[in-house]
Amino acid sequence: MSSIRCNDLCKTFEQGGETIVGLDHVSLSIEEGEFVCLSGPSGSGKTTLLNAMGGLDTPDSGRIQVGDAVLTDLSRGQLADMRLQNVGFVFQAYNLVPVLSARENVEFVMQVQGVDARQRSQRVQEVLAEVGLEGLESRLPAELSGGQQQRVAVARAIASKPKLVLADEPTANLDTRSAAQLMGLFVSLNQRGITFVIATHDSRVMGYARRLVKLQDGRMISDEAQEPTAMVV
Ligand SMILES: Nc1ncnc2c1ncn2[C@@H]1O[C@H](COP(=O)(O)OP(=O)(O)OP(=O)(O)O)[C@@H](O)[C@H]1O
Repeated sequence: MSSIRCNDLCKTFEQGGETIVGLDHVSLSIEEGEFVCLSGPSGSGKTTLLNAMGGLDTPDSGRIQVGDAVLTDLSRGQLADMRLQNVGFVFQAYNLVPVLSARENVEFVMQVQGVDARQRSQRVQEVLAEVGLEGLESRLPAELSGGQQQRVAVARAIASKPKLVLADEPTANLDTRSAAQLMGLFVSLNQRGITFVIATHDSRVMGYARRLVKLQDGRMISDEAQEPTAMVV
């Protein structure tokens, strides 16, 4: 379940008596296994589209289907379940719990997902090793570099083996080396079948994408396949 079908999505926000356009008749299909970047200037609608695809927010009109689930037909509770089981989110700000270790940050989410204790501890170990954090499991977020914290966030996002990862400006707080390492991790996870959709205005990130979708003022202004230009380190 990871193909995404967005049909004619519209979304506006009211702020201070003004109507702001978030999405303006956006239609987009993403197939399972793709590696897509949503790009565009600040305020162009990248986050709004990503949040709609992940069921974090609902459009005013239009239809979104992720796999077999028509998100626009689901209740809030059903959307929360769908997110928890099927979608991994990675955000700019890592969003780790500061008083929990790397291990506990990942385990906490798996507990909410209903994974039993024995499976949890095995999977946590496995997934932290997968993102290159072996030996750092007991560290608190403040004892890790930005790049390492973001990798904990990736471990948390992929712990439940989602088929789809949505990332919003994942490299915004990372130096060039950590950004490249993170993108290398994304590429290797993508090669193992996880679909990636990444909202970014970071050209370092766009170089890894096989498809670049550009937004402006809430509208999709281009959608092009490309050969990745960035090297995986
Ligand atoms: N909750 C909100 N309330 C009011 N306006 C909002 C809200 N969320 C988004 N907007 C507006 O909708 C438009 C699209 O915002 P969005 O965050 O999707 O853009 P973006 O391309 O992700 O920008 P950035 O690169 O700065 O994150 C912007 O004009 C933004 O100010």
